[in-house]
Amino acid sequence: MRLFHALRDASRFRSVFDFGGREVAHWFPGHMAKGLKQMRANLKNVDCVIEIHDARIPLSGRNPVFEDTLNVKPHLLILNKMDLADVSNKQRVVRTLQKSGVQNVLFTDCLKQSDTSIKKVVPLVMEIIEKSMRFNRAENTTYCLMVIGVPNVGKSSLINALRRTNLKKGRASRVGGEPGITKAVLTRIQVSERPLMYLLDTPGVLPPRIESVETGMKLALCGTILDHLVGEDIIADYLLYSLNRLGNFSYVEKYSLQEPSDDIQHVLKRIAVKLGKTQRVTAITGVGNINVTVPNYTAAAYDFIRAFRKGELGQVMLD
Ligand SMILES: Nc1nc2c(ncn2[C@@H]2O[C@H](COP(=O)(O)OP(=O)(O)OP(=O)(O)O)[C@@H](O)[C@H]2O)c(=O)[nH]1
Repeated sequence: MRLFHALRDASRFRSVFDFGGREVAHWFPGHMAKGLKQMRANLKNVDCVIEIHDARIPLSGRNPVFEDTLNVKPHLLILNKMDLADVSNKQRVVRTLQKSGVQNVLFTDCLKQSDTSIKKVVPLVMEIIEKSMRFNRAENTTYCLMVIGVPNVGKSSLINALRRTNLKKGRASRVGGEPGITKAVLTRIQVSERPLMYLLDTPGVLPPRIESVETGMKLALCGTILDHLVGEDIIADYLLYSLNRLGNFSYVEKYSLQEPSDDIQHVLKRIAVKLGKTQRVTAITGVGNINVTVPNYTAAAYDFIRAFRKGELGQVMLD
């Protein structure tokens, strides 16, 4: 990162982000009550709940409903997308989670074909279930799991990765329901042969917990809340603020800036020019109309956010 490390703690960057009095109330309009009811109904068949969350925000945005309602079962928290996260301080994250009662944590990358972390899931789940005595289902040698989490954290990818890794099979296919029980309740897919392990085939989508505007912004940055509900412009500004705060100046080289900047308009302008995202507009002046080229700030903001989500701006830890 050239000389920019020297600027890491320079006071030229914002130390707090101005959210401009934004309200988070409408950022997650989902009607989740039905899904939750279904999850609760299915719980009796479940030996272990796998909760999946984004490794870049391990301490914020998880749904508290899990702690209150679903926490009656053995539980594994998978922090996914570790390829995008700065996990150099994994121990801090694990310790903080343990203090809040989350005992079993695993970091994964569901997209990497040969990721060893996915191989650890089934043995770890077995260990967790055995430690908890499997409640009153000790005679049963078939295991059933449920995957839950807020949107877009990789629930479906995890299911597919488990099948790919353990069964050498591709896309998830359904297995038949059991007699006498409605298909909706017991449609399961196999994820392991030995031990025989199934997953309820519909991952439980929970609304995230948006306890503050800052949490909302982190969730938005990670793609958990629809961009347009929050606004691409402010997400891009929060991204710039976060990168500067973390001393991650990879955007400078990527977009050919002279130096790091905390001014989003300036950065977006550079991005627009670099990527050719400019528009010709007609300006009306006192001496006639003239055509001018202006940066397309929205397109630039979108590219900046997309680059971050693809990991092109380096690994980050937002919590
Ligand atoms: N970089 C990276 N991307 C991932 C990983 N796992 C999933 N993704 C991507 O994240 C996006 C969401 O993945 P899904 O598996 O659809 O997530 P989901 O939780 O099932 O999403 P919803 O059904 O919307 O709740 C997709 O673009 C995946 O390719 C990972 O470990 N690393």
